[in-house]
Amino acid sequence: MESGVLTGKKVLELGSMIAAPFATHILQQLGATVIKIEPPAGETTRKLVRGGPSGSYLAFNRGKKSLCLDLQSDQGREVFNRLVADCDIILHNLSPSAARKLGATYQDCIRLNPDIIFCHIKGYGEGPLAEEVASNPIAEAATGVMFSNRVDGRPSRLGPSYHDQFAGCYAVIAVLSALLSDDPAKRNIELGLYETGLHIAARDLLGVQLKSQLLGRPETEPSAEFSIPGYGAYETRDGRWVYLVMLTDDHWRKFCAAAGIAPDPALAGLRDRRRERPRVEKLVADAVAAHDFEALTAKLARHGVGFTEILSTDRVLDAPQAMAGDKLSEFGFGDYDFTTPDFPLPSLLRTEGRADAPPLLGEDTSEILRKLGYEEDTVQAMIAAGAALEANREQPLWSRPKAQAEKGGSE
Ligand SMILES: CC(C)(COP(=O)(O)OP(=O)(O)OC[C@H]1O[C@@H](n2cnc3c(N)ncnc32)[C@H](O)[C@@H]1OP(=O)(O)O)[C@@H](O)C(=O)NCCC(=O)NCCSC(=O)C(=O)O
Repeated sequence: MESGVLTGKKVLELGSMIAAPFATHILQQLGATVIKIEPPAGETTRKLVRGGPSGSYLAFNRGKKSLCLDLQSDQGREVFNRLVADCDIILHNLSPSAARKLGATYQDCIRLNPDIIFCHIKGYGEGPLAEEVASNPIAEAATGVMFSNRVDGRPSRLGPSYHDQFAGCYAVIAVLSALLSDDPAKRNIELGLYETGLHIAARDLLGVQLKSQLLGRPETEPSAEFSIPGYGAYETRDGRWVYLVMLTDDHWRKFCAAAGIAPDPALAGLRDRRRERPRVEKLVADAVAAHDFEALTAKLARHGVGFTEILSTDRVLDAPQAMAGDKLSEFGFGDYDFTTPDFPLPSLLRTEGRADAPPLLGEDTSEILRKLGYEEDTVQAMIAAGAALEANREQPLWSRPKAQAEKGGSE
């Protein structure tokens, strides 16, 4: 038996990149069956690393079924309409113009299925930009985050696509709300990356209002939490980096005791340490640099100081804390094996198929078409006409680095 609160729910995804695929990934982890409808060329993240799937594809498409369908063909559209009529939830992040062109607007979908939960993650919600496309860094740039995050003076994106992923989480909250509600209006969900970014930025947007009123100028320095002296990255003598929990006066006192810094009443309070920021930063940096990593962290642990080593991504999953409990799944894709973090609430995770791999492009095309009631010769005719595509299992997934390719082996 499958477990998970969404077991039995059928979800259609027309997703690209992260926002919609991440939302349906969470729905899948909660037990739903997700059919990912992809254009003939495949979803964008299938081709981002040496012509093949990227980490985004591998991480957020596990356990989904792939139906490769040309929605710009009449036959493809007919299949899509049947699926819409038969599913519980449709979720996509097409541009508004593509949604209209492909018959994937709310009006299109409720005509076919009056009970459907419809969720469209767009660049922008209601407003003058509602028709525009957008991406994660656009949402960062338009909501203040990027202006504050500078690398060598140049506004820079954060790195991970947090805004896409937050939008995916908000979409899941909206879908679950719709499932809990009898109100049909709750089944028409439209969410913008921009509006997602606005909500995430609320802390900084209120912080600047507070300081403008308090100080009489629009202070745009990092917020109070981020400007706490000693709350940063410091390098040990043997070239490793630590980050300390340094939020309160008690944290400071414990750190000083651990690192051998003599207590100084002039630095006891946060306001004192802020005033003396350069001195505090030097004290902390020197104390950390005077220790090898293992010696320092043993002392920090003994004195109850919160800290972590700042890890490169290739080391993260080796940590005992990551490996403890039920947090990771393993799967194979192509010739490679992967370990991936799961949705972080094990009690809500589906059990059956939890470690399923992501699908090849069109891996489930024929099976889905047959289940929809198409006869075998119709299925083959659709494939021959290019309205639907099946997986090509012979085609290598990635073009390999020359040295590896010369050693031989296939995907
Ligand atoms: C992601 C986008 C910027 C991508 O823009 P576009 O490349 O212009 O995508 P579109 O959605 O318009 O789709 C591109 C074309 O594919 C066509 N299309 C799509 N699916 C199909 C299928 N199954 N069959 C046939 N054709 C298809 C669609 O009609 C369009 O063709 P034509 O109609 O012929 O043009 C936009 O979709 C968007 O703003 N989405 C909402 C916000 C979002 O999620 N952004 C995340 C970006 S990634 C990101 O933030 C990050 O990684 O960082």
